Amino acid sequence: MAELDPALSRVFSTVLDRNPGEAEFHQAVREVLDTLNPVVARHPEYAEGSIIERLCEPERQIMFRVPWTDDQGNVRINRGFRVEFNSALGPYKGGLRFHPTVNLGIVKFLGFEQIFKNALTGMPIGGGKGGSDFDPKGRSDAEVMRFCQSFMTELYRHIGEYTDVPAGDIGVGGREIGYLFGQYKRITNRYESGVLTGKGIGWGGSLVRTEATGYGTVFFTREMLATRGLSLSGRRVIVSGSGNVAIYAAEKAAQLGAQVVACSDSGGYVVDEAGLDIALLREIKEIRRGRLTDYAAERESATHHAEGSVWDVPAEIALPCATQNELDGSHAKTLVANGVLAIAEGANMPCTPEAVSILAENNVLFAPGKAANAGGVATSALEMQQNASRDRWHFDHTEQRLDQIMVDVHARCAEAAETYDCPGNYVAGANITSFIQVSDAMLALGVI
Ligand SMILES: NC(=O)C1=CN([C@@H]2O[C@H](COP(=O)(O)OP(=O)(O)OC[C@H]3O[C@@H](n4cnc5c(N)ncnc54)[C@H](O)[C@@H]3O)[C@@H](O)[C@H]2O)C=CC1
Ligand SMILES: O=C(O)CCC(=O)C(=O)O
Repeated sequence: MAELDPALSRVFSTVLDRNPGEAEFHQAVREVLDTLNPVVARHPEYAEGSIIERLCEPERQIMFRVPWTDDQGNVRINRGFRVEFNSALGPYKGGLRFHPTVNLGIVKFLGFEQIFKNALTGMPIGGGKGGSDFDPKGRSDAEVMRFCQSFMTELYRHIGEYTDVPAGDIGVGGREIGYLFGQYKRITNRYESGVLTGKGIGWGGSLVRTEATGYGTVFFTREMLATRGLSLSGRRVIVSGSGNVAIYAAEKAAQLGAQVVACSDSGGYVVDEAGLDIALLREIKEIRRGRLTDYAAERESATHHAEGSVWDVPAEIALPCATQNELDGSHAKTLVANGVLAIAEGANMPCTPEAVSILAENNVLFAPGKAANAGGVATSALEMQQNASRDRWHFDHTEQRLDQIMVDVHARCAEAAETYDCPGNYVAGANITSFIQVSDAMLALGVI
């Protein structure tokens, strides 16, 4: 870790004091502050306006009870969250996560990251995140619907097209967004399409939103490789996770000529030397809601591994697309020993700080999540544009917009890294350029 400038150090101490026990939030804040020494040296106005301290304190944190009834008639209670972190650039925007590990600290880390990610997209969106410790895994559709209806019965009063626009994340896909949108419409008696993104194509959704986060991660990887005269073609790629982000990262990498040979879920990983069969993976994960053991059982070229880690599989490109802190220092050492060239975070903060340092020491191209996975939220903003103009764009047009956005995100990160004397450091570049953009807006809007 870098030695922090005294102004940044004071802010970090305050964050630790005010938010005890929120390890992931501390980690996310520290990772940003670690890159800001040269910025506060050049821009004393940010410290003078207490911008950094304000940025670390959410504008609003909402926590609520979510009661619902399971299929056996038992009343269950979960906890719901929405952290509206920063609205200097636009309405709060960010997904909802339904997973048993969700707590306030997790939602704050995700909401904090979202501020900078959303700024990087160049779209007018602020940062927020929400979710619940509800676990949709193993629940019937009827149970998921009742949970979503109860969740929205509280959340609806806090959101709106101009206020706060949630979307999906882990455990929240098209099915959940449908139930949430239905309940919002019912309670408010408004067909307010722009209140949620990730909607179905037939009722206000955007083509490419489903694919966007994974595709965008691969577009960013393509741009990073190009800075060293390399391409994805013929490269061995491994992906962690097998959910929304992982599936479409694998699909786009394969479309660009890579051989995607492994992916994982919470029960282990599969290796498929013939290249992952994306159609089969989608069918098992998206339709049957099955496991990777099913994939291995149905695909002759695949083997399932319940022990070890997907990061043990030799590859030139690794795309962590599951969850936070899933790739640690020892995994990074293994990847380096196996000759990895580039790592792009499809997930939010999947690499530990130690892993990031090891990759930097070994000159591995590294794209932080707030840059690499920004294509998802950017395409959500494209969905909002289509909703606002009552329009519907073709797949190719929307994908081209996404591709250009990712080219621009990459260029902005690379340029800021150059300007602040750390060429090729995408972590610093992403933090610096987005921090400056948000801070300038906050200064312009006054002390609010
Ligand atoms: N869906 C989106 O548009 C975006 C998602 N992300 C991030 O991408 C990551 C994946 O999200 P999605 O693919 O949307 O979720 P998903 O629910 O579709 O898939 C999550 C995948 O991660 C695995 N996973 C989750 N928790 C795990 C754990 N504790 N240990 C091992 N594996 C675990 C699951 O088995 C599953 O394969 C998350 O970090 C999310 O915040 C980032 C930007 C946008
Ligand atoms: O599409 C969105 O609004 C949010 C996506 C998201 O949650 C993320 O970028 O982590």
